[in-house]
Amino acid sequence: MGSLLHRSSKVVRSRSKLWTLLLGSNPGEFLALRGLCSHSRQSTKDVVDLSQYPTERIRNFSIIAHIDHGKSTLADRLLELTGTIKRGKGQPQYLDKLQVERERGITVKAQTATMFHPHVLSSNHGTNQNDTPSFLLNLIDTPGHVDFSYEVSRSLAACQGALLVVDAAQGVQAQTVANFYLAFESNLTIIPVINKIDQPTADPDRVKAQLKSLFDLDPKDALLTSAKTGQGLEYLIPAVIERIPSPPGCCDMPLRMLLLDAYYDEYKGVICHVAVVDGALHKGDKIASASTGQTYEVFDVGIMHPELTPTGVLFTGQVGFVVSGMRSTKEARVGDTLHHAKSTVIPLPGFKPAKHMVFSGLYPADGSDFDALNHAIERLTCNDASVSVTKETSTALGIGFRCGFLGLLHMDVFHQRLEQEYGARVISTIPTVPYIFEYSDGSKVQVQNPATLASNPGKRVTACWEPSVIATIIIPSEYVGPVITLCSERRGEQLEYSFIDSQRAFMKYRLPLREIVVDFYNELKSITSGYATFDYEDDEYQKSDMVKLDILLNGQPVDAMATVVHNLKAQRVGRELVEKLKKFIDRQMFEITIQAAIGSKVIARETLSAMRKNVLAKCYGGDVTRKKKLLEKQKEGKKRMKRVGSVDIPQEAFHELLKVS
Ligand SMILES: Nc1nc2c(ncn2[C@@H]2O[C@H](COP(=O)(O)OP(=O)(O)OP(=O)(O)O)[C@@H](O)[C@H]2O)c(=O)[nH]1
Repeated sequence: MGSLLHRSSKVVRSRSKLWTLLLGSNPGEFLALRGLCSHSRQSTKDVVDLSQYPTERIRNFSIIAHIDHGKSTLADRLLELTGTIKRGKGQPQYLDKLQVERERGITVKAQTATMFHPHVLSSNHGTNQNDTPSFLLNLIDTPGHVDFSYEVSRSLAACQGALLVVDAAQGVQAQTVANFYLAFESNLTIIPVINKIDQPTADPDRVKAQLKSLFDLDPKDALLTSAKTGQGLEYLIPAVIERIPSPPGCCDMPLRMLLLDAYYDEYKGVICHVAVVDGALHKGDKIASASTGQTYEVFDVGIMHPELTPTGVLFTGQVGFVVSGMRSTKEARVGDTLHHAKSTVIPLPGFKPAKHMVFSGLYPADGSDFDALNHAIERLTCNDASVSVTKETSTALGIGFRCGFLGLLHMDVFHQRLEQEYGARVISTIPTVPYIFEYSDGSKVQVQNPATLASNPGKRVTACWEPSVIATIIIPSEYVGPVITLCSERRGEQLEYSFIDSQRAFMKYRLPLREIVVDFYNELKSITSGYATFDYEDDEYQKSDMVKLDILLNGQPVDAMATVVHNLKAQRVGRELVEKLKKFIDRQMFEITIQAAIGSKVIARETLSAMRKNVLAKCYGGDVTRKKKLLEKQKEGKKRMKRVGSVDIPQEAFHELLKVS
């Protein structure tokens, strides 16, 4: 498995939220800091003097893991262990804050916590020390999903070490592999943590062997923990302090800060979370963004405890917040370098603008709700600048928005938050990926909305390129056959196939992004009884034979249902789409033809015969109230319909189409 170590893993996309908490374990500091929390105007300089923490006494580390292996729970336990939070049983995780995170049990945002911990370095044991020095530890809890791997990479750039958490029963999974390489390529010291050892099926020795064979990690270095029972947790912080190097920055150099995240606060405006790499930042300084050149005045600077706690200064190696005059989080680009406006610095490496991999049209379920949806999207993007939003008009759905997302989960979470936090009722169109089409006149365009593909009269499509990914799949050996079948159905090209141990196989595939956007993960899970784990990273665009597939109702194309598919799959997809639509569209007073077509060629067709009876015909005898009631009911039903030409399409039809691949 040595070859894995040389794998070039490209760090891709994403940005999200990062909340910093400042928490203490040194009793004096902690109590003082608690006081500060309730009297936030009091200067922290009186309480915690950040200048007491030179880089030698700072450790910046992340926790990385496959989804559900316990990193947020472990982070919580560290906060408790250091006396930072006190919490009763059954309470939600401290670091997972969004409703969607709690419901789905996933971390969407990364968050950091600064802790203080007394410790005597083993190299200093035996020397004459009067008191135990306190260390400042910045812990970053990163999201566990592939969509946010850019954020993970930026978090890791602010760290010198990482706890690689692996479930003692499940062992190494796809994201463990991906996260290991992110950390490995960032030259981080990796501390393997085998968690959940309390489970009856835990097999730490097997996991140790996997860590050795896959990543060449020494089994002796692994810590065994249970974030649930607390077993083994006492060794974590000493290991962090002893094994992870201090941040390398230089306090005499001009200021360079890595922008880790930003969020919008109603009262303070944009709040950036930063890691100071070199130099120091003071309140009142003028700073500039290396990526945009924009300058800002620092109105406030400090740490979080857990709310904003001003300190007036941040030194090299420290993590904190900055309030400057940024008007929107769009100005705060994750991975950007902030520096003093007057100095010229070399920007920190690794910055990438957000890359949108999945696009979908969002329309109000009821046309009259456009303003409400507009408002909800505006509010939500205030705190998630990584979503791109442009207005678009569909003949079928009216005025709506084309939104670009970092990935599928990101899109899902955005939809869910629109509904949960803003009560928006939304129709979304089939998600699409950004294709590049070449026309007969030699021009190339990126197509984010399949419907726009037709708007080039006189031009012929001569070539198409589609984005692809390199997928890592880990499965129990008995599922290898079905997974290979699934991947080839999805136009995958096998790149690697080996065994991690006697029970589990590791596969690497190049797959078109389009093929995993639509229901791939669900299908993978279902054919492997939930055991498969999957992760992917961006790969190059690949030339491909893609065509636009139109859906026509009574001969009229429904722009919101247009999709781009591979030529070889067009027939099957077209058939499935028309069959689904036939099932979901109610019979109406006239016959409806449902067709799938490529250009002028119809490739699938269904007919929905006309309904004979009118509901009102049942209301004989002039019962006005009954008639009225029925009409009201019909009207209410109509609200949930979209009228295309003369055909009413229920919302569910749009939802169902999302699942056809
Ligand atoms: N038995 C047992 N369960 C644990 C342990 N640690 C965490 N869990 C449980 O495992 C589940 C997942 O834990 P999380 O901490 O949310 O996992 P995570 O890795 O942060 O997940 P994401 O935020 O989705 O990346 C939760 O139900 C935890 O209560 C442990 O040591 N033993």
